[in-house]
Amino acid sequence: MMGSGEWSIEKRSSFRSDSFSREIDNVPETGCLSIIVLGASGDLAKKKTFPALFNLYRQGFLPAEEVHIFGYARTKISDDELRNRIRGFLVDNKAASSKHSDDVLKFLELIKYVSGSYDTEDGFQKLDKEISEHEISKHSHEGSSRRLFYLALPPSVYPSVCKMIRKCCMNKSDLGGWTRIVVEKPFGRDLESAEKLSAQIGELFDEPQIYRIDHYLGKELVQNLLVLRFANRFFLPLWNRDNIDNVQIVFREDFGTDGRGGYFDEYGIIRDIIQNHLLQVFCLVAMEKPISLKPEHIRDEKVKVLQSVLPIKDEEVVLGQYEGYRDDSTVPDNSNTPTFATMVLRIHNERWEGVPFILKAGKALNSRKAEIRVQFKDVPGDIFKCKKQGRNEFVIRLQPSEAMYMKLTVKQPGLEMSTVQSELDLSYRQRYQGVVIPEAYERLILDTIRGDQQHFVRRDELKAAWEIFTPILHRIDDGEFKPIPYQPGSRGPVEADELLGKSGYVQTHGYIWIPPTL
Ligand SMILES: NC(=O)C1=CN([C@@H]2O[C@H](COP(=O)(O)OP(=O)(O)OC[C@H]3O[C@@H](n4cnc5c(N)ncnc54)[C@H](OP(=O)(O)O)[C@@H]3O)[C@@H](O)[C@H]2O)C=CC1
Ligand SMILES: O=C1O[C@H](COP(=O)(O)O)[C@@H](O)[C@H](O)[C@H]1O
Repeated sequence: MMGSGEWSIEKRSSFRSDSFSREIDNVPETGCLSIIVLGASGDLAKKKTFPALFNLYRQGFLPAEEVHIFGYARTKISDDELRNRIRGFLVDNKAASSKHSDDVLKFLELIKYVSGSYDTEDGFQKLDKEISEHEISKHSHEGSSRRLFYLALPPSVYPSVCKMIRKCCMNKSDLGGWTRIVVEKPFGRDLESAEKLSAQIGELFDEPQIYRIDHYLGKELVQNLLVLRFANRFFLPLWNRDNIDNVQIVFREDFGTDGRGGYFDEYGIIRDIIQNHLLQVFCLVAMEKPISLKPEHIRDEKVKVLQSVLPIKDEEVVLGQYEGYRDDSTVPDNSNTPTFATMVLRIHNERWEGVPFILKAGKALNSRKAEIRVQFKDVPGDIFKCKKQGRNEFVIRLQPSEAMYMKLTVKQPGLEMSTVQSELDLSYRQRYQGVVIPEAYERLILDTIRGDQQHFVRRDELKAAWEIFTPILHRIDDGEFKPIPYQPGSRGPVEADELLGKSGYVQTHGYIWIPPTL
């Protein structure tokens, strides 16, 4: 670091190696591609799915000669009405340029809307007809076209929608083309319902056709976890119970349920964030090294670590509900749904026995961030008496301002021999200036087109995930476990910080990492 907060950035060539790029067996396909967004009138479609498709289009991944996009939902609107609904979400930092608005117009022209129900054939037959007409117009040979169905819908309609796709909209024969479906989380409400849903969908589609999306797996720093852990000698010998005292995986939002109270109240923070997003991050932090980067090898390791998680203990759970949550008219006055949870997962294996993994997620807190915090044990026989300043911590900031930094003890610069906490800092905005980090959905949708399931959740992985949380979820649903009220804009219930302390986390006093500015 240079004086007055300036950072010196070494300009080095990229170290990206082609051999890392894709270790999958799929050969890239070309030919007519239809992307069908079901639930096109909804929140996710407008905020995430269409903007991600637009970004892929803008970067040349969805060439207009090959691609057509269909929106499908019950709402009766025209093509133009759908286009107008999503137009405002297709802006980014390049919005000012006329090239960008030109791209927006051309992209919107690719979109067609079909209205129909989710459980009767006529709407899906109409959809199939539209897709087929598009395929014919692109001179696609029957069977060689690709059809990607993105279910931006509540899981309750997945079975009927999948049945209709299977019955009316499949790629006609297998001549190099495919039909794939993308399903959103939460996939089920508990072990039983998720297994039922998996069985229903499994009867209609083979596992390689099903992409269970968890958008945290598309975040840059989540994708970096395997590289970090297994491509760096630094970490290999330290990543275990001998050196690591505790691990925190934290998600905080500084806003409440914001108009999604009806949806949220049915699920709660554990089903909304912890059982999927945080647990996926947990897998990547805790799993053993896969034998290769093939999706099945990675997912095998994730399943193993999930199956090694011990039952969650009551005394290692703190639930909260922010004050004012029930003011939402769509939330029942007596709702027992947690908007905050801290819970400790313990892994029964050789690497992690005794190390608490503290998963914390909350809405309406004092900040918005997601991070992984790996705290190391104290140095034995400390001759500098610096324990009180803090322990070594390795922090991976997933968002905002992607970064990883290592908190460590150094000599305080100057004549005295005293110690101080400092950091080794890799802040992406400084180190990778000018590099645009893709949105998670953008990356994952591209994977579905390429047939790469590495960053998607496999059926047995999902089952293992629900096995961990179902007992506690049932007790919350039955009102046996009550959330503690907390002030919006706070850190959540104080009991959660107490649990953190009991689990072994030692706060560094008088030190806070300030992201460097350019
Ligand atoms: N919104 C978000 O930020 C995120 C959402 N998700 C997941 O994505 C999926 C879609 O979410 P989101 O877009 O917010 O959901 P919405 O509530 O906006 O629903 C999407 C569309 O589905 C149709 N729909 C809504 N409720 C029902 C119902 N009970 N029965 C049949 N159709 C219904 C509506 O279309 P119409 O009436 O026109 O048919 C609606 O426009 C969900 O599984 C959600 O958990 C995941 C991550 C983030
Ligand atoms: O899946 C969900 O994620 C968002 C948070 O996503 P992020 O990428 O902004 O961290 C959360 O707000 C929402 O409740 C949940 O359904």
